Amino acid sequence: MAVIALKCPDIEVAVVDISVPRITAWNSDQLPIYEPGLEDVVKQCRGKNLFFSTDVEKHVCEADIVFVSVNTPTKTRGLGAGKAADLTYWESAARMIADVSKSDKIVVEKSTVPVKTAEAIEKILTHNSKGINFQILSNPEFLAEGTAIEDLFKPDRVLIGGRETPEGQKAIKMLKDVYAHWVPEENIITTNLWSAELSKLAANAFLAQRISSVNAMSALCEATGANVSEVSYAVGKDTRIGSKFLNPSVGFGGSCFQKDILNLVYICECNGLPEVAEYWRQVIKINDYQKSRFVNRVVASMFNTVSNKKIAILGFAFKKDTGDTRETPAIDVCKGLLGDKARLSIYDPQVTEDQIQRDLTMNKFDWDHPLHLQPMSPTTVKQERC
Ligand SMILES: NC(=O)c1ccc[n+]([C@@H]2O[C@H](COP(=O)([O-])OP(=O)(O)OC[C@H]3O[C@@H](n4cnc5c(N)ncnc54)[C@H](O)[C@@H]3O)[C@@H](O)[C@H]2O)c1
Ligand SMILES: O=c1ccn([C@@H]2O[C@H](COP(=O)(O)OP(=O)(O)O[C@H]3O[C@H](CO)[C@@H](O)[C@H](O)[C@H]3O)[C@@H](O)[C@H]2O)c(=O)[nH]1
Repeated sequence: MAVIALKCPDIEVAVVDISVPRITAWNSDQLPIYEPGLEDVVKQCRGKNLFFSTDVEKHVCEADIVFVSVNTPTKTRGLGAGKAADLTYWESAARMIADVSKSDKIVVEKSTVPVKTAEAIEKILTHNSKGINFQILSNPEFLAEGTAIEDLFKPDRVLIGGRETPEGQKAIKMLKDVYAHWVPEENIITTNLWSAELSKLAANAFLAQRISSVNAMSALCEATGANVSEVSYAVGKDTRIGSKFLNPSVGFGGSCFQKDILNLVYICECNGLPEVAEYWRQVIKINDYQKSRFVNRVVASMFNTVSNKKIAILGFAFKKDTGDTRETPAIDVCKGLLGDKARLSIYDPQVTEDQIQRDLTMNKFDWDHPLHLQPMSPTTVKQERC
């Protein structure tokens, strides 16, 4: 939203959130997340055409376009627990929009949602709509953490899905005009709603699949004496395959890949496609295997026990240039080593000690709960204390 404000000075952007500490931080000198280049963008627009507020209802009521980017974590209980997306936050946002709106609005799905979510949202919005016209668009976000600003400035593509009706097409055009301020027209793709919703899940599944493929290959390399970096380089040189996202690792982490693939698996199951579900589930299984394989190798290399041995862990976030620890493989690795009674010294320039302690005592899937919103980086905390 800050990038929209920067690139479209003629548009007023109000970012609203029910979390008071988050909005307070957005309005302060210490932003609630660390992201290279973000501070610069916010400082250029804040107070001019970019505002942060907890007055959700007022700003939604006044808006012509409402982007909904609420969290859609994996369900922890009930039907589909451990796989399906929890749409509680989305549903409550949609009900609030329906309640407070007094004029026609375009409601944009920015969150990653299951395919066909727009149908349910449409029902909520149009039920008791007081004659108000709501157009739902799907405009999934493809930025990666750590390179968010770069990705938003120069997106490979912007995807907009809408209804194939004259009103739907008009709404698509309005959103397209926003992005056209800085994105070349040929990079703005328009589709129907379901294609846009599904493309986001598909893109994440394809990206994660590449990592699991190279990580699976790394196990075979270790068993045979081949070098996985050399294999990955040689394979990626084939232009049909390409070199990106072929870095072997301890396993992928982050708040998106696992959550979105589990969601895809659940959708396949619900559509009576168990073989397809199993195919994608394997991407997660290899990821879990890679993390435990790594712990086993560390333990095996130290005479089969790390009990009382001091081990330094450098880096705890799920990737560099972020303080985000959601689903970081470091949690599984540390828990595995702690299970064998290792003594760990953990350091990450962007993650606080408190956050690391919390992560190592929390249950899986709890990361996305609003109570455990992303921590401030130690740099931020230090600046705050001064
Ligand atoms: N993090 C990423 O890099 C990324 C990239 C692409 C897509 N996504 C998708 O975007 C969505 C959000 O992800 P996130 O990482 O920003 O999640 P997050 O949990 O960090 O942020 C969600 C915010 O929504 C707020 N919220 C919840 N209900 C609300 C309501 N009714 N009204 C107003 N605010 C409300 C929460 O307080 C929270 O601050 C998810 O669907 C995710 O899959 C995230
Ligand atoms: O070759 C690679 C590339 C990445 N990773 C790991 O994969 C994870 C995810 O990295 P990345 O995809 O760069 O970050 P995310 O912020 O999770 O971004 C992904 O998830 C977002 C949320 O849906 C999407 O918007 C992005 O397009 C998609 O890249 C990290 O643990 C990386 O270390 C590897 O192990 N090997």
